[in-house]
Amino acid sequence: MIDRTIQSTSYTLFDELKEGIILVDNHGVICYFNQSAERMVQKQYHLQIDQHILSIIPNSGMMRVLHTKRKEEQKMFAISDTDYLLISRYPLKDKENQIIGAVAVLQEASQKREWLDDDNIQMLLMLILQKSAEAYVIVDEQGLVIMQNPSYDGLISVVDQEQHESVIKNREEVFQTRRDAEITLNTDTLCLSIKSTPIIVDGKLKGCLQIIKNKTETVYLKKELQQTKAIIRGLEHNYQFDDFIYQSPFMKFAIEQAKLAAATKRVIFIRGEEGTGKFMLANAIHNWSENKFKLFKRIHPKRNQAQLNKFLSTNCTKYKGTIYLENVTYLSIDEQTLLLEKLREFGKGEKQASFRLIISSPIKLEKALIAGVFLEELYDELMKTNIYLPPLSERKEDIYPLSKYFLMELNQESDRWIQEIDLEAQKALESYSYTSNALELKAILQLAVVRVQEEETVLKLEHLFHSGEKKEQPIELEDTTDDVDQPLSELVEKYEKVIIEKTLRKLEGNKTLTAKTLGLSVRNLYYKLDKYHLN
Ligand SMILES: Nc1ncnc2c1ncn2[C@@H]1O[C@H](COP(=O)(O)OP(=O)(O)OP(=O)(O)O)[C@@H](O)[C@H]1O
Repeated sequence: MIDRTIQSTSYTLFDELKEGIILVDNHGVICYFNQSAERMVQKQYHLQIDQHILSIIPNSGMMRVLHTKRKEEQKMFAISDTDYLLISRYPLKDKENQIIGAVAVLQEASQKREWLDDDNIQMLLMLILQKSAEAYVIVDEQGLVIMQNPSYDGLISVVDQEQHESVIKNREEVFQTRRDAEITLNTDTLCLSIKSTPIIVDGKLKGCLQIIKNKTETVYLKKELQQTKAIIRGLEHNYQFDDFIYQSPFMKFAIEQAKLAAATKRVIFIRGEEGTGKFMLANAIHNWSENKFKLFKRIHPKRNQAQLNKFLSTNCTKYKGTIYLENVTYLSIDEQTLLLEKLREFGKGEKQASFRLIISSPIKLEKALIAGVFLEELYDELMKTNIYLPPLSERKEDIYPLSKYFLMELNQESDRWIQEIDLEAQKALESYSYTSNALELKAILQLAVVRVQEEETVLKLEHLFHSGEKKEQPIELEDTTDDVDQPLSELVEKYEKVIIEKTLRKLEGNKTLTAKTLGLSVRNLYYKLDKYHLN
């Protein structure tokens, strides 16, 4: 039994406490509760002396404490969906260490800790400001700095004079307007978001709080996300017009033309050197059109001969979606004749068709015409709706943004952080003469990235074009004197295989540069790689 004398003295004291107190005997019967306890639980429970605690609070932990004889401190106890208490429960023992009851001490969860007085709150706030990763500065109404934290010192030291003035102006704007003012600053490596807020006390402007947030990572992650989405779209053949990176008016014109053409049902012919984005454009046209949920099929005359034959011999009405027929000059004259018939047949019923044909060529059709390997009527038919994708040499302003885009892509692939291309490297990339355009640019950057040290964030001239030095080294062939009894064609093929293999190895597997070094088109190289099983 709980000693009555202690009981009466303690109970009087308990009534003065802000904390709630509930006392149960060793059977769990309530023998005391103070007013604070009654008030704290009244929303949900009605405490009563001489009632068993579980009959009042079914999920009470008091019986557990009586049983385990162990104290439980600061346990959360929900008294409604939104309110909860912090409860500490203590077993009460007599001199022989026998359990005589248990006491629960209830605190409102939001109850202020006693040490949290005004002075300490100020100290706490200062501590938070000092330790915060966000940069803060507080200035008075004259613009004089009252306090700034170490993060602010750190961030402000990376901005140049002009940007520093913008930071000050941002505060001045607050003094003039008494409203929040926000700007974004981009340094070489950082993206900073700066926000100033007026401090108004009793209606008077007393100063300004300026917060600088380092958004570099967020901006980078956003870009990375966009990039990843674009890569996925690329993998899924799901390009959109927005995926094209360009600044040049030529490309702008080409994209506008493509959008217009996509809205019609005409056969579209895309002209442009290797790697200018013909496939990407064809795919974007498909995804822009009403056929976007239907199939997009790519046919290469050499690699997909069977599909080509099937397409040329089947009525267009049997197809749904888009067929992208590339390298049209690879078609024999007979195949061209069939294609021409198809185009004419298609022209008659095009309005009803849920099928679109897009044709492309990296080779100028005029050259094939002059060489007599291309039908003039087919040429005329194709040129009716044609879109020209200019090579990088005709749109040098696209090279830098494209390079940055490819760098981001390569960063992702190789877990790097190369954020910039220095001026010398930019100029070199712009003046380089590309044979496979974006494809080659990407390949050059791919090689360059490998040469950039892990901690470096800027791609420099020294990282580019090392292949030139290597190209001068003669490629050693194996001794083939034993092969003299083989036909010449086989020997030539053997040599060709060795040369391709060695060049490819020297250029670290870069197919575009290998093709350039050997004077082959990338397509042709791929064809030979297939042929010699070098993939
Ligand atoms: N303007 C651009 N913006 C972004 N990526 C581009 C752009 N142009 C080309 N690329 C990229 O360059 C690569 C080559 O493009 P694509 O395959 O469409 O060229 P192509 O003209 O069809 O080449 P080929 O004649 O060899 O078939 C692809 O990875 C493509 O995503």
